[in-house]
Amino acid sequence: MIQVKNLTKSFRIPIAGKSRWQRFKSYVSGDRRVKTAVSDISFTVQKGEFVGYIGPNGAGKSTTIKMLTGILHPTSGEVLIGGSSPHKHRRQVVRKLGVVFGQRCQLWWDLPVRDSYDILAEMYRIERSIKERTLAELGELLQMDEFMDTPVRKLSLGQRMRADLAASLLHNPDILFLDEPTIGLDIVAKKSIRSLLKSLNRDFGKTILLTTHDMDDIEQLCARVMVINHGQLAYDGTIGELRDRIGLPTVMKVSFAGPVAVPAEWSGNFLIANHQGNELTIQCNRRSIQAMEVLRQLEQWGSIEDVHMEEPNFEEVIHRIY
Ligand SMILES: Nc1ncnc2c1ncn2[C@@H]1O[C@H](COP(=O)(O)OP(=O)(O)OP(=O)(O)O)[C@@H](O)[C@H]1O
Repeated sequence: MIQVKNLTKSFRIPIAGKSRWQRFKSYVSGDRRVKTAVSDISFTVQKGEFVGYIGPNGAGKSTTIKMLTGILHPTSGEVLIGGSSPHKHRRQVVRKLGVVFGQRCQLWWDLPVRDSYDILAEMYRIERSIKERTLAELGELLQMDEFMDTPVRKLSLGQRMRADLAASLLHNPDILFLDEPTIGLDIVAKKSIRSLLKSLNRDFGKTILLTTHDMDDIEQLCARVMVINHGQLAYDGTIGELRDRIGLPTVMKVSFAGPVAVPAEWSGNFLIANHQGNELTIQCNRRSIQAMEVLRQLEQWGSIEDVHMEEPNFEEVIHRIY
């Protein structure tokens, strides 16, 4: 559905001198240096996937999305959306895509929400009856009835994001590119946007590529994650595999029915991080030992009453690869 092959984008930017005079001279002389924002990236996204595209500030995420949507031309490499190039067949591809840039509203600021949809429907040449039906469905799904006649500038951020999502869905695209759709939202609004995105993927079969700095978005929504760093693809796989690869320890808090007979000098392949009363805190790396093996060992030291497992914090895992 989305095929990206050896995609590269370089910008020619003025050489940044130390003084204002140097910068001015470089600006007028046309001296430039090459900044490679995206470097030789390849990946494929299948129909119905929900993929997180993450990386630190300036890593090249937005530049990639702009190339996928045909806004920017690649310096080299190829993008195919449903077999067509967004650069050579822009109109054809645009009909398959819905795009939300969380930091930029695509609706008309002073117009009531409904009027923006009328304009967009004209632009996409959507028949009146189909537009009305789609809007009724989206209104219900995104709970927009209460603000359909309110000017966009008067909407709360959460309402604005829902209205923006509806705008990206009006022409019923198969693919959604979402760049920071939960940015700046409070916890309640974030939760509501996440459950909408989940439903769009699961119930309506939309293929979604999501860019975000919120690791909870990624953990709760994306089966697959791609990490971009300094313009290069640093990881492409599941969150579980990523955790395993980084190798941060899983923490197990184990309560015993009575005293625990821990050997005086324990040097097995898990660590006893804390021993207090009838409780042990264990750190183990699941690449080298399975949780069941740890428990079998612990059973020899006392009668286990309760076990609580904590997987490594995903935010921390990500920091390790950045
Ligand atoms: N039009 C442009 N001209 C020159 N350099 C650019 C341009 N657009 C992006 N860049 C540079 O390319 C690099 C990647 O930028 P990009 O916006 O893709 O990063 P990002 O991962 O989306 O970052 P963020 O998370 O901060 O939005 C940055 O160093 C940026 O300064």
